[in-house]
Amino acid sequence: MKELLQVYFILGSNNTDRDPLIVLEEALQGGVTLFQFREKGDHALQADVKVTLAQQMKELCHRYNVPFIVNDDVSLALDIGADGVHVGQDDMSITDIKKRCPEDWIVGVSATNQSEAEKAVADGADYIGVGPIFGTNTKKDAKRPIGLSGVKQIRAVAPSIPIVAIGGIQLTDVIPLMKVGADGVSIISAISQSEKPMQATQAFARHASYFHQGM
Ligand SMILES: Cc1ncc(COP(=O)(O)OP(=O)(O)O)c(N)n1
Ligand SMILES: Cc1nc(C(=O)O)sc1CCOP(=O)(O)O
Ligand SMILES: [Mg+2]
Repeated sequence: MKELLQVYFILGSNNTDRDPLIVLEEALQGGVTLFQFREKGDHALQADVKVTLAQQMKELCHRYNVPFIVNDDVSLALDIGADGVHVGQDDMSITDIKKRCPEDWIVGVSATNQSEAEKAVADGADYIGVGPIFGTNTKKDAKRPIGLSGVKQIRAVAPSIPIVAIGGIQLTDVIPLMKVGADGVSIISAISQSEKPMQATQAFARHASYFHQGM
């Protein structure tokens, strides 16, 4: 699981001015290791159009052997045969998800502090998304940034669970984040708004794998 978190790309239709399928394919060509479909915010696609985009993105990910995760919407994930879901503190509980989902599903949960991380471990989450690390314009209801020290504190109480850091992450943050205990980084705008998503992803992948290989 830790290797899969190295470059965890998240995308919805309103994270880019371009065709999201083209942006996703360029990112996959650059070395995304895990992908999350997150269709929310102003003008988010609804109903059949959302389902169609999710299906197309899943097929694209699978062509590149990258697992496809759905944000929040457990029913959609089950309907289209996704590889897992990511839920936050206000979404469906891990216990309820585990009653409905295939055994091999990847189930991730958000954690902003030590007690949320400890609960995620106790509930059997496969990984935690820790953040926001820095300020972000991408999520309107993001909490207060926790910085590198927040990751360090969470790692201290959850020594083994795979951790992916999220929120305002840029290329130069990758190695410092991994030094304090993250196994990878989750990124929206630094890839989706890049003029060259493939090259941006390649750079993230190089930094993350450099650290995994022991510098
Ligand atoms: C990898 C990862 N980590 C955290 C989040 C945030 O989830 P949540 O708190 O439920 O907020 P929304 O994304 O649903 O707005 C995430 N999506 N992915
Ligand atoms: C989806 C999401 N979740 C966050 C959290 O803190 O849980 S921050 C965030 C947005 C990440 O986008 P960007 O890489 O553009 O900052
Ligand atoms: Mg959520």
